[in-house]
Amino acid sequence: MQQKHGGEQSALSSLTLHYANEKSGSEDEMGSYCLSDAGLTALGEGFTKLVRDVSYRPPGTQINLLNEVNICLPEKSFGLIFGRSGSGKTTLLQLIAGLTKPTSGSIYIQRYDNDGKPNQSPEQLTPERVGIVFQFPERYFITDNVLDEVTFGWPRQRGDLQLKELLAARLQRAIISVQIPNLLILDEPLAGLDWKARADVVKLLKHLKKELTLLVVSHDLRELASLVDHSWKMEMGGVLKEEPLSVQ
Ligand SMILES: Nc1ncnc2c1ncn2[C@@H]1O[C@H](COP(=O)(O)OP(=O)(O)OP(=O)(O)O)[C@@H](O)[C@H]1O
Repeated sequence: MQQKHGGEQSALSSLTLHYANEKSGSEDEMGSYCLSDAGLTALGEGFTKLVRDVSYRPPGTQINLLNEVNICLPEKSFGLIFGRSGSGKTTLLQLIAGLTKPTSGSIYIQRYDNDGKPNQSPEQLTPERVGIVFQFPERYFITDNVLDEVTFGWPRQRGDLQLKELLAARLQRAIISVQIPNLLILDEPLAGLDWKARADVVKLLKHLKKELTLLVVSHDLRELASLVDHSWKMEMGGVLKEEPLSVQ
C-alpha cells in the first residue's frame, strides 16, 4: 500500500483536509506537505485545506468527543479512518458533512498556488459539496429506491397535474444541485454485506475514486487496503493520528 508523506503527517496533533486539483499530480511529485502544528502549510498548486483544528463537544456535556482534529487529503484520493467503536469516527464524518457544527476549528476549502500561498479567500464547505452514505441507511430511508424516496411526500391522489409538474421541476433543480459533490463520505460501506456485495462495493469505490475524493470510515481494512492513499487511526478520546495500514 502506498502511504504518501506519512512521516510529516504523523507528527500532526490536529487534523486538516487538503485537496489537490487534477492537474497538480500526486503530492509526492509536487513535494507538498502540511505542518499544521505550526499553522503552516506548504502545498502544491491547487491543494485545498478543508478542516482545521476541529474539536467537538455535544451541547450539555463536559467532555470533547473530538480534540483538535486535522486531515490532509488530496483531491481524488481515498482516505480511510479506522479505530475502536465509540472513538468518534462517525461524529467527525457528521461534522465534515455539515450535519453538526464544530465547537471550535473550521471546515472550509482553501486553494493554494505553487508557492504554497492561498490563491483566494477560503470557501465554505457547504453540505451541497459533500455526499454522505450513512452507516445504517435503513434508519434514514423509508422506501426501496431513490425515485420513491424523493417523491414520498407527493400528493397520492390522481390529477393535480400542475402541482406535480411544479414539484418535478423543483426536484430536478435539487438533484442537479447535489449531483457532483467534491467529497463523498462513507460510514462503514461494507458492514452487513455478503461477500459478493462487498466485492461489488469495493469495485464501485475504485471507480468513484477517479471522479471524487473519498473519505471512508471502516473496520474492513484488508478489503479496502488496495484503494487507500491516506489512513488515520481515531484514538479513544477523539484524537486522530495518521497511521499507515499494516495489512498483509
Ligand atoms: N450528541 C452526543 N452526546 C453525547 N455523546 C455522544 C453524542 N454523539 C455521540 N456520542 C458518543 O460519542 C462517542 C463517539 O461516537 P461515534 O458514533 O462518533 O463513534 P464511532 O467511532 O463512529 O463508533 P462506531 O465504530 O461504533 O460507529 C460514543 O461514545 C457516543 O455514544
